[in-house]
Amino acid sequence: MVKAVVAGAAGGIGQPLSLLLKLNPIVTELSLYDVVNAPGVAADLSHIPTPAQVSGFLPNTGSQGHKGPEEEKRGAVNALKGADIVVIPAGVPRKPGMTRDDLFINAGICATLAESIAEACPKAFILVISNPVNSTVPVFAEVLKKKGVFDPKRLFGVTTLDCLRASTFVASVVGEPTEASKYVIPVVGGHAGHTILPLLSQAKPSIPSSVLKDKSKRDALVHRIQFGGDEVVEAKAGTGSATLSMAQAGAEFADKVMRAAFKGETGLVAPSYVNLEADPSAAKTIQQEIGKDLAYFSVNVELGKEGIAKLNPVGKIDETETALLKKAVEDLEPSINKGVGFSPASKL
Ligand SMILES: NC(=O)c1ccc[n+]([C@@H]2O[C@H](COP(=O)([O-])OP(=O)(O)OC[C@H]3O[C@@H](n4cnc5c(N)ncnc54)[C@H](O)[C@@H]3O)[C@@H](O)[C@H]2O)c1
Ligand SMILES: O=C(O)C[C@H](O)C(=O)O
Repeated sequence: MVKAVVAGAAGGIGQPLSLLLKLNPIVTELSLYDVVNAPGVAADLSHIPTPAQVSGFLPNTGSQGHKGPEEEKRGAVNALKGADIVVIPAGVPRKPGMTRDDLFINAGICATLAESIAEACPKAFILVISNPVNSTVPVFAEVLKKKGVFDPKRLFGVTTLDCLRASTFVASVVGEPTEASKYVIPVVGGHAGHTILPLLSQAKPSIPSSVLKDKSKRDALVHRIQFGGDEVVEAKAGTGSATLSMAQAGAEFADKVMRAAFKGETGLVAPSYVNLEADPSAAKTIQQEIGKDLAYFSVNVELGKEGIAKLNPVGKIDETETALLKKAVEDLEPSINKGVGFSPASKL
């Protein structure tokens, strides 16, 4: 039995992500939480004949049909109770002209959700989508630490959308747009602008040297992967950011985490933005590679029964990537510090 929770389930990402999790046969219980409309989304999804039993929760109510004084106050905790995996797309998205850092207003939402998780499901795998991921993941970690339940092996910043974009854009540049899914490109660093570092030299299958050695083609490709989010923000013209591609990315990553943890599948590897303490010996190697003792970085993660089984080093990178890595580390450090230093208004 696997209980999955989506926090922010009524939103642009939350709804299609909840649909994709409802379609995932590993999930037997799907609990949807949002400050608006979660019971409506739950009622809708509940008519699909797949194993997951769906319920929806608001902050001031329990599950639909089970309202009571205690549940009035404890919607989030009720939604989260006993969860095995919590996927979090709660919070405000960007509008044109904003950076992800401008979304630091989401830190408070994240801290409150982290408190509820600490109480309701401290062992759950936590997949953070809410931006700015470079800071919100440290916010989650700090709250969980204060509550004495932090396990770095179970906390993931979801960076899968950067990998999906890398596959799609690389396939397009090499003239194989219909073959996008065959390109696997590790994307390391973080999830914002220059912190997004696609390792094109490690692509599988490899990218032809006619692209890799052509500076303008390569720079344009890297730029498109780093700033792909802006394309969607601008195209949506003030109505939000990537939702459907993000839902697919979140569902893909959640599926891998669940297959490794609950189905015992081995060999599942995916990049994710994590606290490097998840694998202390690998942390030292990674910090040496990146030239800085950052506590958080996105690397290829080997998934297992307990979440993170192993962190893979960045590995061999070329000269272009070495320069990009320097910039990524420079930009990442203040975002991490901002998340670590965040003080929630509420008393923890
Ligand atoms: N990690 C990534 O790659 C990635 C990709 C796309 C978007 N995002 C981020 O995901 C977040 C959500 O984006 P969206 O387009 O779905 O936004 P949205 O506004 O459509 O949906 C957000 C949902 O969160 C809910 N919410 C607000 N406060 C909440 C709380 N305290 N508890 C529970 N739910 C709450 C809202 O009611 C809303 O339904 C944004 O921060 C966005 O920047 C991240
Ligand atoms: O660009 C955004 O603000 C949303 C998300 O982080 C993305 O990469 O699409």
